[in-house]
Amino acid sequence: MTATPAPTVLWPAPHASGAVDATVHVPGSKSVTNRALVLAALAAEPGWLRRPLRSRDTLLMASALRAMGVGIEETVSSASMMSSLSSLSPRSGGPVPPEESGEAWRVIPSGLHGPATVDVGNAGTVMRFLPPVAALVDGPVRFDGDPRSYERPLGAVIGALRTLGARIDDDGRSALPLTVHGSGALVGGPVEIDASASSQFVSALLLSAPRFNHGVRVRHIGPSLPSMPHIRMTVDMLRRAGAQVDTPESGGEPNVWRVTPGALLGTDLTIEPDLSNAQPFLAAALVTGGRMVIPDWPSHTTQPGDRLREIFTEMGGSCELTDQGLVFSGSGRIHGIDVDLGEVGELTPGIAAVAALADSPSTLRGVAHLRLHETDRLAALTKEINELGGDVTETADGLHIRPRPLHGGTFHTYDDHRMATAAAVLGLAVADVRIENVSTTAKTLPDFPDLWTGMLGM
Ligand SMILES: O=C(O)C1=C[C@@H](OP(=O)(O)O)[C@@H](O)[C@H](O)C1
Ligand SMILES: C=C(OP(=O)(O)O)C(=O)O
Repeated sequence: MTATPAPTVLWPAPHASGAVDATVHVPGSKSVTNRALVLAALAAEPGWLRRPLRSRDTLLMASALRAMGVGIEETVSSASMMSSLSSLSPRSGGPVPPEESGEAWRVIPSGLHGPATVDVGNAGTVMRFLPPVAALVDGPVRFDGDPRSYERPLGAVIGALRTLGARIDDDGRSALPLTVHGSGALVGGPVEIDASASSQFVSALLLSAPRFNHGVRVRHIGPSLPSMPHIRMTVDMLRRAGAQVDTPESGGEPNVWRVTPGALLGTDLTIEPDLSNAQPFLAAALVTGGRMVIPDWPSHTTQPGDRLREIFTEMGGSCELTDQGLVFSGSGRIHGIDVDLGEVGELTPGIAAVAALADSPSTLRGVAHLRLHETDRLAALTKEINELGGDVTETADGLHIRPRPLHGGTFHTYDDHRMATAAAVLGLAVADVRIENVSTTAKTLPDFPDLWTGMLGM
């Protein structure tokens, strides 16, 4: 029997009646939360994550670590009220009910053991960061996920782990689904990988490496390496947990990262707001000529979203870091931009949306690897903006965007959270934009529809 397809749910994107003037508390960073979970799970003592992001990607990470034997407890409202995270399941859509919104997670490492099953969903961080952890598990760990996860590149991680001593059964696919047959330890040592498809390959090998017998020496041998800030984030968080890491930036060889074996400390870490998820809210100020305050914007950070201060300033806004947070103002004008986004690829959908509303054309470069993200983002942005009357063409490594008067219509999101938030930005300026499956934002920002309508005072 064929299953009846689920009806398409369309969300009428709110149209802005005037300049936005709001303060939005953006939830924690996906990238920091999932690194913190992995490092805490591998530590020699318990640790804390405060203000973690609770979204599909981070709950999948937490569930996976629990399945391998790690204790993760949540404080609901005070340190004395603990509840086991096992009762909280990651969702594929919909907001997390407020009664489940915790403030801190305590991570209690233990001997990692299988058998275990890991659902990676469509989380790049889960599908790349956890196979190295599974190699340290005593027993088999089965990895599976959403259909799109089978298409996302993983071969470099699988190949590297085999070189480092792991046994992996992938039926020759070099992709998901697969089983890592952990033996409780991994030899480690030198390995070469081509990480031009994703920086997460490098981050994955570095994060678990303090626990490999010989640590790791990763040499990237590909033509380019995207998302360098995310690799810096990995290195920075490893060092905060006590690991010794040598990098090209600290005087090491170009394209080589080395992690020395050693015990990781249990840390007490407050997770920064997700600056890439601040993007649609800043864009709202830019598009409506309004003002947006994002509290707790860090003065120093490895998050790529920090580049928005510069990019959105070039596109017509102005910003200031104050005691209240980042104060960002639109001028009423939006300018096109010619920019290489290779370091900050995850910002591309939101920048493309703003660029489609600008007073001059834009060229977004350096992001060919976005074809392998949640969806083929270059194709999806081109098709969906053009269906609203836009004029976008794909290039070999990005997009040309020539602004045109846009009209309403259905904006398909392809299970991609950043397609949905980009569509919401367009909807502020274009009447009758309907967003398909806005609940896909639950991947990293479950409260998005409420935050968005709240921002507009609805
Ligand atoms: O390590 C991380 O947390 C991430 C790295 C980047 O991946 P790619 O290097 O695959 O673009 C980024 O796009 C993704 O959203 C998060
Ligand atoms: C590319 C992204 O996610 P992932 O961690 O699944 O790679 C993203 O969030 O834009």
